[in-house]
Amino acid sequence: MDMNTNLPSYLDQSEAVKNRFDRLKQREVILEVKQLGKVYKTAKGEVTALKNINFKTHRREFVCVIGPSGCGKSTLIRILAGLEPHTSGDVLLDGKPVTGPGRDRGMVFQGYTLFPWLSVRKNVMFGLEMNNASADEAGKEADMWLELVGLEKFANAYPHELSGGMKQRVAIARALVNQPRILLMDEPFGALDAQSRAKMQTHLLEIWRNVDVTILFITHDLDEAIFLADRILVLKAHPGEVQELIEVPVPRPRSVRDFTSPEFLATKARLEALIHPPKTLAEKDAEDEAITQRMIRFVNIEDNVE
Ligand SMILES: Nc1ncnc2c1ncn2[C@@H]1O[C@H](COP(=O)(O)OP(=O)(O)OP(=O)(O)O)[C@@H](O)[C@H]1O
Repeated sequence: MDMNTNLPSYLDQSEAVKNRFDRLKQREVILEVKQLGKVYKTAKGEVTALKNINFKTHRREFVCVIGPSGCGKSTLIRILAGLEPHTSGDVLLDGKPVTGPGRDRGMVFQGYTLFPWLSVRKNVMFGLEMNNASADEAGKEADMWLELVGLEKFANAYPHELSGGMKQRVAIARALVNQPRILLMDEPFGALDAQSRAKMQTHLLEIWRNVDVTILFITHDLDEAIFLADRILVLKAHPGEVQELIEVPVPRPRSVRDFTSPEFLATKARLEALIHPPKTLAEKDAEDEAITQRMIRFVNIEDNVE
C-alpha cells in the first residue's frame, strides 16, 4: 500500500493474476530481443536510438511499449519488422534471426495504409494473392477475417467510404490473413477520436482472445497501455533504454470499468512517475520562460490582451 495515495502497489498481484502470469511464462517464446542496439549515423554525428534492449514475448502475450518522445519506439518496431537494420544484438523470431520483412510479422501503422483503389475485400486478399493463393481461396480467407473484425457487410466498399476505426479494422484483417506469429502495431489508434479509440481497444482485445497471435503494440497513451497489455515495456529517451518491464496487475477479461480500479490507478501512477517525473516549480518556470523567449510577436507592442 502506498501511504501517500491509498493505492495498492502496482507490484501486488491477486492469486488469479499471478497464476495467469505463471501460465503465460510457460508458453513458448515467440520473440526474443537480446542486447539490441541501434546507432544512426547522421551529418551531425552518431545518435544512439536504442541501447541494450532485452525482452521476450510469449505466445499469445500482449506487450505494450511506451516511453517519451524520442525513446526509440518507432525504431524498435521498424527493426522488429525487418524494415531497419540494427547495429548490435539479436532479434529472434521463433529462435531464428530476423534479417528482413516477412509474412511471419503483421504490421498495422497509425496512418491508414490501405490501397484506396481496391475494395475492402481486395485489400485483405492482396497479401494472399501476392503469395500465389488463388482468387477463390484468397476471397474465402478474406471473408472469414472480415467477419472476425465485423466488416463483412463492407466487403465491397472502398476505403474512402469507411470511418477511421473501420479502416484500422480492415488493416488488422489484412495483417491477420497471413496468420503472422506476431502482430506489430505502431500507434494504430493514434489518429482516432477518443470514442472510436475506446471502441477499437475493446475490439482488439476481443480479436486477440479469439486468434492465435502475439501482439506488440506501441502507444504513448498510458490508459491504452494498461487496458491492453499483459506487460508494459517502459523505455526512456537519449539513449532509448528499458526502464522497467511492468506486469499489469489488472485481471482479465477487462472492461471500461477497470479504468478506475485500484490496480489500474496504481499502475498508472507508476507509469506517470517513470515517464513524466515530477518537476520542481523552478524547472516549470524555466520551461515557461523558454517558450516566452522563443515567441515572435506579430502584434503592435501597445496592443495588449493582458
Ligand atoms: N533515420 C534517422 N536518422 C537519424 N536519427 C534518427 C532516425 N530515426 C530516428 N532517429 C533518432 O533516434 C531517436 C529515436 O527515434 P524514434 O523515432 O524511434 O523515437 P520514438 O520514441 O518513436 O519518438 P516519437 O514518439 O516522437 O515518434 C531520436 O533521437 C531520433 O531523433
